[in-house]
Amino acid sequence: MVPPLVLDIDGTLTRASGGIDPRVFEALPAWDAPVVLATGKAFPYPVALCHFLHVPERVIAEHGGVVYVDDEVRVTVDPDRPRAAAEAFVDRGGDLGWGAADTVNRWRETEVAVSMDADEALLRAVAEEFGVDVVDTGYAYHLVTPEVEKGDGVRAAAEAVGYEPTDFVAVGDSENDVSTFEAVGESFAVANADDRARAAADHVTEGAHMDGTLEALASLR
Ligand SMILES: O=C(O)COP(=O)(O)O
Ligand SMILES: [Mg+2]
Repeated sequence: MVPPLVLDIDGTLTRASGGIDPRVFEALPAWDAPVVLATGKAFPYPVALCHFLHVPERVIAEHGGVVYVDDEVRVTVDPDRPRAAAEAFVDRGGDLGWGAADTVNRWRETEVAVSMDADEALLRAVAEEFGVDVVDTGYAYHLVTPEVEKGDGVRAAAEAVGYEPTDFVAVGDSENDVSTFEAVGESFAVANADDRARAAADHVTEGAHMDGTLEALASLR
C-alpha cells in the first residue's frame, strides 16, 4: 500500500530547464493512492495538469486560496487586499512583469503573482503597508493574504478524500511548501529546495527536481 501524496509543481515536478518533466505522465497516473497537487499557481493550471495527466482533479491552488477536491470548490479568502497592494505597486512604478495579457494572474482568484524581475524592495514596502505577505517561491513573488497556506488546503483536501492529513507524504521545494510539510506525516524536500523547505522537511533527496521526486516515490513503494 502506497500513501496518498501532496505534490508541489514548480521545482518538484519540473525539469531544471523549466516545464513539466515528462516522467510525471507515467508516475502520477500509476500511483495507487490519491494524489493532490498543491501549488502557488492560479487555479486553472493544476486543474489542467490533472486533466492532461488523466487523473482525478484534486487541487490546492494559490497557496490554499482555492481548494478543489471531490467536486467541491472552496475559495478560502477574498482577493481584495492582495489586489489593492498590486494596484498600488503598479501605481508607484512597479511592473508585475507578465505583459499585457498577464495569463499568470488572469484567472487567479485570491492573490497576485509578481515576476522575480520585479522591484523587490518596492514590492515588500507596499505589501507591508497593505498588510499582505510576500511569498517567494523561487519562480515568482506572491502577494498573499496572511495565514492563507497550502497546509490548510492539505487538511481540507485530506478530509474530502477520507484520509488524515498525516497519512499523506509530501514533496516540495520552497518556502510555500513548509506549511504542507507541517501538515503531513512525512515530507521530502528535493535537492534544489530553498533553505526553509530543507529545514522543514523530514528528508532531503539527493536528486534535484523530478529526479528527487522520483527518488522519494521509490522509497515509499
Ligand atoms: O507559481 C509559483 O510561483 C510556484 O508554484 P509551486 O507552488 O507549484 O512551486
Ligand atoms: Mg515549488
